[in-house]
Amino acid sequence: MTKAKICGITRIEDARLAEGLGAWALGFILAPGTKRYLEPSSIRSIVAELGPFISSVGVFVDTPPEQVLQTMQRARLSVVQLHGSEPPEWAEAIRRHYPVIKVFKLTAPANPAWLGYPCDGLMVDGAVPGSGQAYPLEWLSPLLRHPRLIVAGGLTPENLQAVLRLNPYAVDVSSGVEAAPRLKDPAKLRQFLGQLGPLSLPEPG
Ligand SMILES: O=C(O)c1ccccc1N[C@@H]1O[C@H](COP(=O)(O)O)[C@@H](O)[C@H]1O
Repeated sequence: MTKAKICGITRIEDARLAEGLGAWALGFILAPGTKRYLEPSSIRSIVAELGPFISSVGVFVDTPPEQVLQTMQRARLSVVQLHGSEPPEWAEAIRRHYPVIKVFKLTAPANPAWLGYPCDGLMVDGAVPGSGQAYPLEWLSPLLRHPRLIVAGGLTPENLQAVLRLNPYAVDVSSGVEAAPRLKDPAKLRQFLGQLGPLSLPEPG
């Protein structure tokens, strides 16, 4: 069953709602200067309010491994997402401490060589992170055999079903469930997460 990560969380009420609706993971943006950036101390306050079984993901863009590890500790996060052009050696260094999701941005069909990158989860995103930009789903074909493929980029409650037909490990959404940048829309969160998990299964018989 495909899982869901809700990214760009900045408020405790959004985090609680997403967790209550069955999200597998929440993402916190740690790339300074981007519109959903949140200070590690604020992330830590939100994470402290969550249950023990949800993954909390720190999203980094080209941050050197030592700094990633320091920030992860300060923010009390559990998974690292590398969203830039990080070399494989950086991922290997970080993986000694945390599971790593590596993101590749699609401007053309996916490159099968990405399957060899040392990571625990392989994510694909549109060309501009957090912008709601989608791409033709056929571009994912070379990666569909990855056991932990996470599909992001321009997802919304309206187009989610087309992605679920590909049966990825997880989907990841940010702007598609927002009322405005940094603020999640409760109705959109419900529409999105309601399509995943046991509640979305048809009635037996
Ligand atoms: O959301 C951001 O501002 C952001 C900044 C820096 C790196 C990644 C960022 N977001 C990532 O983009 C995906 C897709 O976003 P969307 O659903 O298309 O709006 C999001 O899930 C984050 O992982």
